[in-house]
Amino acid sequence: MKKPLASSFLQLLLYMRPFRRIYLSATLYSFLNKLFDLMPEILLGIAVNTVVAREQSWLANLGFCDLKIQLILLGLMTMVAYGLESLSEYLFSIRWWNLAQIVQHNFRMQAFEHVQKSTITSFSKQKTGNLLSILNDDINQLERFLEEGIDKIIEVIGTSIFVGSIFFFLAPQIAIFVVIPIPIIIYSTFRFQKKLSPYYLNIREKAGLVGAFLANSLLGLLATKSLVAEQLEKKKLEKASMAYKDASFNAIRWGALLVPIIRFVILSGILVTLIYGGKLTIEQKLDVGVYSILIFLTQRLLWPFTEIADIMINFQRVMASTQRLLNLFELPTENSPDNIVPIKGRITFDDVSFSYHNHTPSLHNLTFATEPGQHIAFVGATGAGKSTLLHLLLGFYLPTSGKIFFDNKEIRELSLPGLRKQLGFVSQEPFLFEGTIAENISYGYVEATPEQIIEAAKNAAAHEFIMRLPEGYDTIIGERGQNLSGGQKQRLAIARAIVRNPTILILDEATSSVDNATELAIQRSLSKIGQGRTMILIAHRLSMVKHADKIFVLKKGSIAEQGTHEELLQHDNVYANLWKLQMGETLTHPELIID
Ligand SMILES: Nc1ncnc2c1ncn2[C@@H]1O[C@H](COP(=O)(O)OP(=O)(O)OP(=O)(O)O)[C@@H](O)[C@H]1O
Repeated sequence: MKKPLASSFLQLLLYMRPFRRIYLSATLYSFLNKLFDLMPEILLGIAVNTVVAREQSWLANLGFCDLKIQLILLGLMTMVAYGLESLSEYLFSIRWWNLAQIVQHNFRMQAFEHVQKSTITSFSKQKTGNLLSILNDDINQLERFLEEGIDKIIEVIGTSIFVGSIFFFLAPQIAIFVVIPIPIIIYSTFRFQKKLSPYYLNIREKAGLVGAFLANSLLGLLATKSLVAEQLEKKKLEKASMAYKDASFNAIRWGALLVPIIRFVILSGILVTLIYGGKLTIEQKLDVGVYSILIFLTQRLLWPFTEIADIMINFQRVMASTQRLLNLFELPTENSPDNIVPIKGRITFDDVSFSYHNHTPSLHNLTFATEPGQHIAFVGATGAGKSTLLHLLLGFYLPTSGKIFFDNKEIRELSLPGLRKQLGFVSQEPFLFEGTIAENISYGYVEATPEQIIEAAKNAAAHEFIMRLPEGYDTIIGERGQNLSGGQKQRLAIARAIVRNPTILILDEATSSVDNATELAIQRSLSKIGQGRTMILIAHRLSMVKHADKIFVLKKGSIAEQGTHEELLQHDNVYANLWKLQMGETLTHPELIID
């Protein structure tokens, strides 16, 4: 969503409101610095006036008639001016730097927190690399702008005001001509920038796409190598990178045109001061000291405007970054009321249907209920909707229609983090974090004691393999657990889910990567851990679910049949045929399980 420049800037100011004392005092010191910065030029003019006019000089008129005293006074004033300029420079610099650090830190934290709280629906529409680029590059742009860019803007504004006032005070007849270029420069710069604005947004978007591609491609490096697709990936990066290069080039081509134009406009102001001011001085209508001040100050007044194009380009870039950041804050977040209600484990699906992003529905009119402590299982072909059902249960997505209840509370009324704290979930592809085995097991449940961690690992049939690792529970498992096998990762994920003693344990194909013996061990532990606890199981291997109190067979998003293992076998329907398939028996109705 595109916002005008001023609105992004205003919103940025609003976000920085808690730090307004810092940015207001930094602005004040920046302005003072620009004022003190002009003093040497004015003192030079006074020096010229002193040596030319001597006893009739301005200083003599102020009562300092002795020439030596006049020179000493000039020296002292110069020292004071430099001292004040240096002091104000120090004061504004530390304030802007301080603000830049605070803002980049706060923005990053707030943006990250917002992304964490955003709904999975809105999050899944974002590309991870693009989010990374916003959280890193765009925030860094803002940091650099506050460190350096903003002072340059103040320099242009401050110098224009101060020098303009001095000009009008000393020589209004020349001031008019020198000031005329300023609105022309500002107007043409703004016109230019308006034109350039979409180009800069385009650059940031293209940079985001490069980031998104890199993140995705590096994550899939193993797949790329195994499929010998390095050249394909290289070509894709080349395309994204070229698009970024072209976007930058387009902006630079137009942006670079502005500086030469501005220089010509500035030249006219300098020429007027030089020639017209010189004529007035020769005709003795202008003091030679004033003429000197004007010559020096014309440069000081107009020269910063050659940088205005760069400043505006930088400003434009930073506002594009700010806009991307602010757009991130508009991602809808999960509704999270504060009421953390303890649940007993009763789950009710009341006529629930769901479709992802308005696609064809993945679940149709599901109605079922479990009692606390019951173990229920969902089986069905790939794509039948089993994982989707769990995603709804975890509140990752809300039903398109119908209602889900935990005990008697509808999921929309519950605090989702509060609910999830009571659920132990093991996903199909468990994600492990950089750190030790123990840290991974207690992840999100820091209060876990070492004994609880070991107990959970034992119940997940993970203790033996952990003890065989060089550092045991302190072994670092590498990024995303890359030092572990698939089955080891699954067992750690099960330990992580059970260590927190969840009211409801949800296992989505949690043993798909372990061998039969380990599965048996896990199954035995689960029947022990599962006592008095609601358990939801999803498994393709029916041996994992046959002890469940109730098995639901999903077919194309609907419940095709339900019952216990024994009941379902008697029906000779989908389940019975799946069972026969897995037992190596002859299928009576293959058409039921093969689409
Ligand atoms: N994020 C998503 N966006 C759009 N469609 C999705 C998404 N996730 C799943 N689907 C679709 O929803 C349907 C059900 O998928 P789901 O992952 O729930 O099946 P499943 O029964 O768990 O399959 P499997 O046994 O292979 O894990 C499928 O048609 C799938 O293409």
